[in-house]
Amino acid sequence: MPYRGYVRLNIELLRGPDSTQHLFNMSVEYLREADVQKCLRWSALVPKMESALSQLSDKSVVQPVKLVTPVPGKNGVLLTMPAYSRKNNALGCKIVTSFSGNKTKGLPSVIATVLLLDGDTGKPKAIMEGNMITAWRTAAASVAATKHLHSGKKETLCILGAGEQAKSHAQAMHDQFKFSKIKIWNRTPARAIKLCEELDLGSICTVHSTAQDAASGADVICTTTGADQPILESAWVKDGAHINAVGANRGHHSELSVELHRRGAIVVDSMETALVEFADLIEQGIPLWGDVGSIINGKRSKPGEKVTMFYSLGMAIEDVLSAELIYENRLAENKTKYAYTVDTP
Ligand SMILES: NC(=O)C1=CN([C@@H]2O[C@H](COP(=O)(O)OP(=O)(O)OC[C@H]3O[C@@H](n4cnc5c(N)ncnc54)[C@H](O)[C@@H]3O)[C@@H](O)[C@H]2O)C=CC1
Ligand SMILES: O=C(O)C1=NCCCC1
Repeated sequence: MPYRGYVRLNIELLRGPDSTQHLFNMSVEYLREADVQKCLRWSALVPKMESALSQLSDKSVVQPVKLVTPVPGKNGVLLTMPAYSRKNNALGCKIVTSFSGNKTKGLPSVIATVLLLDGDTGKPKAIMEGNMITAWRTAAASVAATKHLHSGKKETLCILGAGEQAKSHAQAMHDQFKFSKIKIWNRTPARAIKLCEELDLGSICTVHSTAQDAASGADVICTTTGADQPILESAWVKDGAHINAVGANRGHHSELSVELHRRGAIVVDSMETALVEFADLIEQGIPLWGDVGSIINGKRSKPGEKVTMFYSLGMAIEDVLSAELIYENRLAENKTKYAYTVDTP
């Protein structure tokens, strides 16, 4: 009878001196961005994000509002984002920094690390470089929101910004909805041109010199900038359009004009987080419609307003469920790769 087995590769990171090794009897897999990316597929990630948003809405997730540690004088912020899903028994924490001056140093402005833990014991399972996770899970959540909030045409997509989120949003939206036009605007046009080239979608993708030009006529608009002042005005947005507002300048969500906020339905990923992060909007009397998870899980119908806005505040549970998916895919991949057959007499 052939015997089939598999070998799991581990990098032992937490190894103590020999005498105390039993105290550190843990092996943790360290995944670099390239390993992470290999395990990511939009078709698998979008349903995971639908599940994350639905679990947030029905409160089956334990997720404290993210802890924000400003780094004074450096234009930076450190966010600590833990979460636990009862449904998936998935536990973890993302540590992410956002330093707006990093681009001049050749570094990404957002740098993330995700720690995935065993839901039964708290033992670390994997440490993952988290920039791909952040880019992909945010875009997948926007796809999920677009699917549930926008039943209209999905022909013209507008992307404001040309950084990491702009790229993942253009890729995810095109992969899932097959837009026939993608209009990009960025403060620095050269970066928009570069993004267009990287997307490699031929004449579908066009670069625009003003945000107004890029946004006008668009069915879906994704704002993905570090802007701390509005970059999208109500008059540029047609009736029936859907907006995914992703940019967060040091926790302050300010890419959309006040008039736009007043015109449409504001739908969020988490009401608990929104009540903290949107205190200023609420003070101005701008109402929040509720969370997208309540539509995904069938408890509410989508808002009737002509313009819908999904505010992506960034959820730790999205990171944890993505990391769990990557970990499972990785195990399955290793199982196949290292499966061997031993002939027994
Ligand atoms: N909602 C969420 O879950 C997440 C939100 N973010 C936020 O999304 C935004 C983009 O993140 P990344 O793509 O990783 O950053 P990035 O640094 O790669 O790209 C930033 C983009 O914003 C543009 N930009 C910066 N300042 C601007 C201004 N004042 N006016 C107009 N455009 C400006 C830049 O030209 C660039 O295109 C950031 O605000 C970040 O904090 C990032 C990760 C997750
Ligand atoms: O959820 C995240 O991850 C982030 N949210 C806002 C700022 C950068 C990272």
